[in-house]
Amino acid sequence: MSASARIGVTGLAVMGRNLARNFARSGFTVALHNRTEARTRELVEEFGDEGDFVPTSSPEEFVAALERPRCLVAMVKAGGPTDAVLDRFAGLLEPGDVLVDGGNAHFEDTRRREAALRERGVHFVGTGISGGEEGALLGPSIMPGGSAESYRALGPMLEKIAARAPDGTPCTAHMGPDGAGHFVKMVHNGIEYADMQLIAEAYDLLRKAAGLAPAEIAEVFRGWNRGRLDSYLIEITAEVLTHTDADTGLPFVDVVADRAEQKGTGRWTVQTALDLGVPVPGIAQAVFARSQSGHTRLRTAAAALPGPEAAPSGAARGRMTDGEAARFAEQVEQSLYASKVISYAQGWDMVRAGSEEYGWGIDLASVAAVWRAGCIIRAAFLDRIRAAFTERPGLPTLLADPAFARELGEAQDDWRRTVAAATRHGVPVPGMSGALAYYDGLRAARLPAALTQAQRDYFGAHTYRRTDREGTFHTRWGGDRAEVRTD
Ligand SMILES: NC(=O)C1=CN([C@@H]2O[C@H](COP(=O)(O)OP(=O)(O)OC[C@H]3O[C@@H](n4cnc5c(N)ncnc54)[C@H](OP(=O)(O)O)[C@@H]3O)[C@@H](O)[C@H]2O)C=CC1
Ligand SMILES: O=C(CO)[C@H](O)[C@H](O)COP(=O)(O)O
Repeated sequence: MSASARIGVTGLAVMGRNLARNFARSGFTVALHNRTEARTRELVEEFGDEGDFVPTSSPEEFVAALERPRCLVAMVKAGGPTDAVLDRFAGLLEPGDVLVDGGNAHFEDTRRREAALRERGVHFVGTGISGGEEGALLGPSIMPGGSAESYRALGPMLEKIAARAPDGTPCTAHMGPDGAGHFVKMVHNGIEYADMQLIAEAYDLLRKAAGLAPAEIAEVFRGWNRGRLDSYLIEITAEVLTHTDADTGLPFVDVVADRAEQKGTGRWTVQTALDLGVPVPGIAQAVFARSQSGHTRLRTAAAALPGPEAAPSGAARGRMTDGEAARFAEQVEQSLYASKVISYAQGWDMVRAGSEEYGWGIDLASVAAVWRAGCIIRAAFLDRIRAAFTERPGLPTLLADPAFARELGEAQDDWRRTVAAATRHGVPVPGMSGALAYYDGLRAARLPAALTQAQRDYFGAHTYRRTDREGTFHTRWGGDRAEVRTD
């Protein structure tokens, strides 16, 4: 077979198939490969007229179909399957070739794979790709890592197939070396979890505390989507809430089992945050909320516990009047927006910490820029985050940006009222209340951490620092209670 394809895609399931079509529609000749050949045939039969495809039936044939330097993208199941596929293809590549893993790999795996392939002169590019099935076809947000040299070969193609931000800029950029791309994608997914949890809490409040029906809540979300909460996740929430189950005639949301699943990227974000020492409670609350929802044993055992005024669990308490509901919805909007800003701030702290730890040099403004379109968390306010980090690259936290700080200050009264109302009604809002606690914890002049330190010194002689002078100290708690200096 003569080498005629500019790019190749192996792994032609939901994502790979549409990514291959996107490359072809953008004018690139695309070599195709999939472990199960039927998928390759189906793609060509259904969409062969969309562009130039070179179907192949073995890894050798696939690699032979690629122009040099070869650029191939693997879009296969993360974990073991990715290792198997990369091992298989790496043996067929030559120095200068570019092997892209577009799946949701753990960034530590990507670092390991990149180092191994670098030894052989092959560029390994761990790339985050977000946008789901539709985004892969119409323009995803793409977060490549790997060497700068690999981006020179790959970047122009990625820029062609990526989503476009409202200002026309392609939603892709080189994030940094080795695992930077997959790290950024992991944090994207962590923020996605937090966003979804907050939206779910807003829905739950409007349903159970205000007594609104799903279709009415959809209208509230549509209104929010015309304002500062304008985002893909708010938009699809309204769509989901207006959908009726064909079998039962019930709101679709009422027939879906209330156990949220997860493939693992949110959990990775939290595990990594713990290792890096970055507080990301918004993401952690979202991961735990999913896990709690699926804990049938615990939920069954606790189902009979009394709620406020012994209301039946989950029952709405009657509908608010239209005026009350409208005012309550405004409060919830403030709370949702403020909590969202908090979880995005935590996401950026995480990117900064990862970048510093691994020496990636990730441009924080660029992360916001590539998330403005194509990805699941795309939202109007990402352009403001981009602007904030462009103006002040060293911004210590998004909360220090004057515009966001002002909005949080303006939101806080309604935010507190919302969390109080949730508590009164027995509606769990771990995301919103956790975000408020984070806000109060950061702005507090004094934290009870002082007491924690004293306790640690009491039971374990772990020492403490003082507010009034340098050094580390221990109090002889079991003896004369005199203070001694320990450094
Ligand atoms: N679905 C989504 O919305 C998103 C997915 N991703 C990531 O993109 C990647 C692809 O996702 P998706 O398209 O959903 O597909 P899946 O994660 O379901 O993976 C299916 C693909 O992997 C191949 N595969 C599985 N095991 C092996 C193996 N041992 N050897 C060779 N090939 C194997 C399958 O081949 P075969 O047909 O032979 O079974 C098929 O092509 C994943 O890493 C996922 O995390 C990223 C963003 C969004
Ligand atoms: O990567 C994605 C989007 O960017 C996927 O949608 C994400 O993996 C979904 O994760 P989970 O199944 O854990 O909810």
